[in-house]
Amino acid sequence: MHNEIKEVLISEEEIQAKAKELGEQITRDFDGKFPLAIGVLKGAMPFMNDLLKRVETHVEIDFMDVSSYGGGMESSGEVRIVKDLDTQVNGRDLLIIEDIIDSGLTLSYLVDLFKYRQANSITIVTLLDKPSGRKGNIFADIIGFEVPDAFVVGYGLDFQERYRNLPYIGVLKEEIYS
Ligand SMILES: O=P(O)(O)OC[C@H]1O[C@H](OP(=O)(O)OP(=O)(O)O)[C@H](O)[C@@H]1O
Ligand code: HPA
Ligand SMILES: [Mg+2]
Repeated sequence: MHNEIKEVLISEEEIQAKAKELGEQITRDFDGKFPLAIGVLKGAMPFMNDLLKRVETHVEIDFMDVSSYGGGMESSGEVRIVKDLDTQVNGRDLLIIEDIIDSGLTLSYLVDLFKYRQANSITIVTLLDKPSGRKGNIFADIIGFEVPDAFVVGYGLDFQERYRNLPYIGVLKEEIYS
């Protein structure tokens, strides 16, 4: 699997250090509150796990499974709910946890949905931000790393459902796509 990676963009050590730093920031930002942390499956799973271990205040955890890439490299533009939350969000302070914001369509959809459901506040944390991919006006409040205009895999991010279990973020060799 590792020999299919052309380049490591962000190492395991850099990711772990960033999870600690952002966890400490979230601890400060949500001091005295009881936020609902919402992991956006499947990609956010490893980051959510490492991040929340570094948050030293009470949080409730829930998951939303949405999909718009269908295994490919282009967003279909149509966000599909595969699994909805189990928790009511009205009046709650939400912390949406993402692995990457690319076109921003997934997050725009979720933010609109949670506003409609009358969340008290919405904070977005993403490990990766790819501003070159953006198709609308959506920004994260807390960002781990900015990535260049390349399709990245690893640490939750997949190509055709593979590579999510890499402990780092990398770029695939061209021959894997073709
Ligand atoms: O900003 P966008 O262009 O919407 O892209 C970002 C979203 O796309 C990926 O999820 P995907 O739909 O591939 O589902 P997955 O997490 O199960 O891989 C990723 O995990 C983000 O949720
Ligand atoms: O660069 C990416 N890699 C994997 N999944 C993604 N979903 C949106 N952008 C990406
Ligand atoms: Mg995907």
